[in-house]
Amino acid sequence: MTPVSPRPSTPVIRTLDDSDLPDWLRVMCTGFLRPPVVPKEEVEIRLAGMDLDRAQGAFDDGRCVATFRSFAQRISVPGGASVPANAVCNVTVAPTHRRRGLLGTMMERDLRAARERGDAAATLISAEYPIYGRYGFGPATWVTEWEVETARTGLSARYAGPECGGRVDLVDGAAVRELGPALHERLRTLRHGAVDRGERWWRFATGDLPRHGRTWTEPFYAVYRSPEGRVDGLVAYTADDVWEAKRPLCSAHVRDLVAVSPAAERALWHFLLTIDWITKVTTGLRAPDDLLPLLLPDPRAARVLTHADFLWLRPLDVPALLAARSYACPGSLVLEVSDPQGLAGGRWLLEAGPDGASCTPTRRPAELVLDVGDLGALYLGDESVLRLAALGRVAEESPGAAARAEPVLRTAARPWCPDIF
Ligand SMILES: CC(=O)SCCNC(=O)CCNC(=O)[C@H](O)C(C)(C)COP(=O)(O)OP(=O)(O)OC[C@H]1O[C@@H](n2cnc3c(N)ncnc32)[C@H](O)[C@@H]1OP(=O)(O)O
Repeated sequence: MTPVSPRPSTPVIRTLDDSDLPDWLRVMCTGFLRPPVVPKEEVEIRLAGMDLDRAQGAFDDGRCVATFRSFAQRISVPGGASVPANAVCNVTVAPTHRRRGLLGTMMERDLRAARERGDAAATLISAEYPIYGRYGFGPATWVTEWEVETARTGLSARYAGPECGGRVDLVDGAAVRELGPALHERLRTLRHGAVDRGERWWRFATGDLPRHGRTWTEPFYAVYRSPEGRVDGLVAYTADDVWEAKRPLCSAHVRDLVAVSPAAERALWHFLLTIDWITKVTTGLRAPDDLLPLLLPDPRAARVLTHADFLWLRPLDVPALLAARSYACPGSLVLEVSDPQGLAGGRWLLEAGPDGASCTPTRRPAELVLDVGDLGALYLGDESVLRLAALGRVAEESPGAAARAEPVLRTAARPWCPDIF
């Protein structure tokens, strides 16, 4: 064992080299309450997917006591474009070293580097709501999970094929790795808030790479092909095998359902909800405006299990972000963004239209004044300016500015990020 100094010392924060990884992963697993002994094979797998220059650790007496990592990501924005983002993950501080400012220091360093690199925003999935607002992040997407009682839906097993057109086929993991990436990229041009999935994502999702501390259960996979033969949908689900008094009481759990047309969505949900023996289907984390409940003759068959904030977004380059998205209603707005961390503040003129937008520094008087985190919540069109103004979080410097901004910034479909990272 490394000798330990009897007095508390100030941990040193630095980036990693290969040899730090076993210790670093032990602390991360401890923070996430997973088994802290990480097999060598897992260390190798992690190492192959990590940019060590973007991984930080805090070391006290040579032992790792905190972890933090970021990686390059692309996030889709309203209108179908994508912007470069700094995705933050693996944030843990050992229970022995909490509330001494370690997270704050690592976050500060990482956000500055991302700003210098030219990332438009930082993103993360927040473990707990109160952690990240102080660093300029705002909740930008929400998710809903339903549990559907199949006997109540009013769907009949017979109508799936002919009614939807196209066909549903069972496939294996190798087919998912082949067909999934292009399908998911099509989803990202249709749904804002979706982050890119690299090759490793698909390998983990199909059991081709193991995940430490989790037992792998091979899911069932099915794809939907349109009448023209295009793969427009994909679902991965598991099922349990529960019986009571000779009656099946089995549940299916959706791990991933990607569909790029309403027909594909309808066909895949119909397929899942009419599988023999399955009495309940849990949907996984969907967009809050998912079609699912309204696809059912009886929408009350779908009960909400979870409704919560999901992806948090921290603007780093306001003009690049605002110019990258589209706006359903034309309008011009002068926004003053305050940023206590000094990364993205300023006064900007947004001139927005359905075909594009410009966002430039201006000396015109501000119409709306807001904090950078609230801009993060508004950016993907999910939060309401009027709501934030009512809460006193957006200040109206020009009468009626919040009402004018509302139809400009909101989007008809809600953003959705299906992925945890
Ligand atoms: C993107 C992701 O990876 S999400 C995963 C986040 N990790 C976890 O939830 C694992 C368990 N928790 C932890 O490891 C730690 O408690 C962390 C990482 C959340 C916080 O680390 P710390 O080093 O204790 O944070 P730090 O000391 O820098 O705190 C900064 C401020 O945030 C506050 N804060 C930190 N964590 C929390 C929390 N969970 N709830 C409320 N406030 C919090 C602190 O009170 C402090 O406030 P102050 O500046 O007003 O005093």
